[in-house]
Amino acid sequence: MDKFVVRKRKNESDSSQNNKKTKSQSSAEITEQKSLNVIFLVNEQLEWREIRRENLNCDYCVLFGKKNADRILEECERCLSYNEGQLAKVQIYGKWHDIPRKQVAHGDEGLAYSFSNNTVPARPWTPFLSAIRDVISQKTGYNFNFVLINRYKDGQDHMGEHRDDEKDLVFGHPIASLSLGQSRDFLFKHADARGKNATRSIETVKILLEHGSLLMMKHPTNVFWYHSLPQRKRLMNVRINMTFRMMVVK
Ligand SMILES: O=C(O)CCC(=O)C(=O)O
Ligand SMILES: [Fe+2]
Repeated sequence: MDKFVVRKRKNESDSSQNNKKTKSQSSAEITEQKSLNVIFLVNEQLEWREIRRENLNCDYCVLFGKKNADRILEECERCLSYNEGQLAKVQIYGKWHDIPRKQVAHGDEGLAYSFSNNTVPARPWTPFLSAIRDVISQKTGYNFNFVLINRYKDGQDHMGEHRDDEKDLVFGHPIASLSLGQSRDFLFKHADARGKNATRSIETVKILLEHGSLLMMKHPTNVFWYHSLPQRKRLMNVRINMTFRMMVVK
């Protein structure tokens, strides 16, 4: 089941390039998920970087050091499966397209996720996913009842500009975004500064999402800013992203 043991252990180093501050952790927590023999070593003193702009409110840290992030990524590749067929399509201007990545959702019973005229039902939590969710809840103080998982096989796979502002999301609740594998740029564009009809000039915010990192997207970011994961054609490695969310229970 979801039982885990938390012990103190010597810290491991991590490979953050994004954080300007140096790491000074002396210890870390181990969360041992016994049934799957997966061990999560979480950096104990997380170095949160605050990313603030007009109505943009995000916090970033490296949650899992490299060894543990590698292990979690391996476990994802071993045990996750993704939606296929109609559940892997989006409708754009009336035409159905395959999404340019793989996707699956897990969550509490009865929850589903709607986007671009598609509704993706949540599969049940697995012990592995609920252990990750619980570590993130412990570290952030927020609960989540749903996770959307996106797998980008390489730099060709991407996600277009959007806001996570669906009605099924509990308004104001943060979204916790865990990244594993290939580091990728993540862009925020202010709604008033997008495309031809831009009414203001506001600089795009670019964040490198590293292996093992956690980005907390907090209110009101998703009201005012669009985000995307653009193509980076020269990147060859897999990236998996999990966005932990709180959905409205009907
Ligand atoms: O892969 C990412 O970092 C983006 C994920 C995202 O924006 C989403 O799932 O809504
Ligand atoms: Fe999103």
